[in-house]
Amino acid sequence: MEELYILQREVGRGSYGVVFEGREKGAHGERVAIKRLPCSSPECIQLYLQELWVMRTTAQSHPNVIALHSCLAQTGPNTLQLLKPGRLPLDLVESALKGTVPAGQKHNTKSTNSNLPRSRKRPAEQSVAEAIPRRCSALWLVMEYCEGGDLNNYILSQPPDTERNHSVIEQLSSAMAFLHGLGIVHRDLKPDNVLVQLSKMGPVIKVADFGLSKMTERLIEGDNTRPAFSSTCGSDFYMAPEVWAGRNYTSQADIFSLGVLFWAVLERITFLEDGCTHEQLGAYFVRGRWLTPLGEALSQNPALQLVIPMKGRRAPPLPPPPNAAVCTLLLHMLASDPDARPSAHQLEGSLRHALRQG
Ligand SMILES: Nc1ncnc2c1ncn2[C@@H]1O[C@H](COP(=O)(O)OP(=O)(O)OP(=O)(O)O)[C@@H](O)[C@H]1O
Repeated sequence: MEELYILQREVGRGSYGVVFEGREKGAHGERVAIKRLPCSSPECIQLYLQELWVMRTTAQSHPNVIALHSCLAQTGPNTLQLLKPGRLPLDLVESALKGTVPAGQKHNTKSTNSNLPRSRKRPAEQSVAEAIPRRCSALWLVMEYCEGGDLNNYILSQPPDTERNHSVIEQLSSAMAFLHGLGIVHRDLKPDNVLVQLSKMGPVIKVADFGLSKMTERLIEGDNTRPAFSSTCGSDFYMAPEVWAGRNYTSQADIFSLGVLFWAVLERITFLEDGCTHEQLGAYFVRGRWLTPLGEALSQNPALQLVIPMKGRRAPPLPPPPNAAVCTLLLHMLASDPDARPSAHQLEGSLRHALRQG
């Protein structure tokens, strides 16, 4: 690590690993975020490999999708090996496929892959061992740094600003069209997974955290036969009705999550999760004193009429309500029927058009 990057400070911790701020070595070394992911169970290894796979696919080719600079495999207490593009640590792939963690994986052992002394290895074995890192105890993902934090922190730490909100949602719709165009379904879109870089021109939005994402065949525009998934995943307030209902769902579940996010950003709608002290962006349905996630409410009653802009219950400062064209588009994105929602590609055009309606 120290040959390539300098670790500077811890930025935060997620459910799986720790994120550090760092810098590339050299006089003009770029600021980077370095995420250390310990490989302690087959389940988490599978998530890391999915994340790595997607980040390698998107590489650095869209301004609103987080860019991966490199990935390193930790093969000893102080040994990191740069993974070549397209290469994965074989033992991690085995772990994810077999559902087991090889003995010794949970510890940073100094042992090599075989009990044989190096000199007794057959040449072919040796070359494979050198080409593919063995006994990988952690993956280190090096990506672009987002000094603005996540979308919750960014939006809620500043006074409402309609122009900025419009820019945020346009960038998100552009990222979604790009990802779905590549056949990537995110499956966990929410403000915590959207990071922000600060530039003189305003915020630059970066869709991140691809641990739950799935790669499918490229989605062809106009072809409604989208690959379907069944495992329930996502975050309560952002999950689509079909995911709540435990039915098969497609990439259109991402459009619903994006609809919740857009509505919350545009109207600055927030909620407090049990046990949390900080507000989070997210739209919901109000039942008496209870807030029900939109997807849950719609899964119970698909005919439920959402009211956009939202009425009452919110404290200032508030941005002005979205225009009628934007409200109609939000209602389409939040339709109970996934096929009634616009595709990511349609959304990009419709949003641009609706925002221009003044
Ligand atoms: N590229 C980045 N630049 C700046 N900060 C980052 C970057 N990536 C992650 N972070 C911050 O590091 C912290 C941990 O992020 P991480 O992605 O590991 O977990 P999370 O998304 O918060 O939680 P979980 O993984 O449980 O969903 C968060 O505060 C996140 O905003």
